Amino acid sequence: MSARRQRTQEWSSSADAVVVDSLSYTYPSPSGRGRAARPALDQASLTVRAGSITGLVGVNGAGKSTVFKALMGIVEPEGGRLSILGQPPQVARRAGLVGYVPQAEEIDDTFPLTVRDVVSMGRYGRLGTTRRLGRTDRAAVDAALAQVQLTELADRQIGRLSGGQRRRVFVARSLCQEAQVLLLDEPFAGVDRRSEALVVGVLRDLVARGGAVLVSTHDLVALPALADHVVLVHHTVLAAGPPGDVLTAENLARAFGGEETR
Ligand SMILES: Nc1ncnc2c1ncn2[C@@H]1O[C@H](COP(=O)(O)OP(=O)(O)OP(=O)(O)O)[C@@H](O)[C@H]1O
Repeated sequence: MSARRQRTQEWSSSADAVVVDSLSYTYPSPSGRGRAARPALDQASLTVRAGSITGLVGVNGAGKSTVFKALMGIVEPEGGRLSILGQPPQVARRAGLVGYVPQAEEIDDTFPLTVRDVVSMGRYGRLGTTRRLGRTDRAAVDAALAQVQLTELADRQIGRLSGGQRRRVFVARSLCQEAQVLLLDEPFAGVDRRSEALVVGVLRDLVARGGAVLVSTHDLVALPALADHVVLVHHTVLAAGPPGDVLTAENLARAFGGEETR
């Protein structure tokens, strides 16, 4: 597939792209014995529609990252049902249908990889064991780098990038994977407005083609412009729907009024 076609790929699905139904998870206790006193998530349910950006919002420790980790198989849910594009998450992940941009602190930037190396990983699911990129793969990598405006930094080691540039590298990795569903955990934390606008433009382009995006953020001010739907989380889902319906004073007091939980 050419770089040109990659940019214009469309998906026709109109169903719920991601379903999280009654998800519960409690981390191991800090002592290493048993489970923590409080579940990170207790019966949390939400959906992400194809063709839309859904914002996941809540205080530090509300359980947002845990939603992503359950969808990515990093934690094993204790209860509930998850599906991505109508399939069990592990099947969708294996098929390369899901791109994940983890929180900044989970990215190991000491690894001696260049920007191009990391973005190329988005193609690995399509390659044989040699992991040798063909012409189509290289074109997809170039197109993704151009989309996040990192072409000029392609040969730089990721440890020598700013936080915002590093986030864009991981967005590009998901783009060249041609993932239909993007999961982004706080992609805008510590990112300047220009980088943020660039990434939002890329996300808008993806959902305009029928993709689906779940993105966690702390930025309530930017949220109505970013998200078509909002899910307010505090260890469970407090409210979900269009920003105007969800971001009410009452809901925000319930989600943000209490103590931070870590
Ligand atoms: N690896 C871990 N071990 C033990 N407890 C954890 C671990 N990761 C998260 N927790 C706890 O689980 C709860 C939910 O955490 P989670 O990281 O999902 O929240 P979050 O909403 O993503 O927070 P933030 O906005 O700070 O990223 C918190 O109480 C947190 O302390």
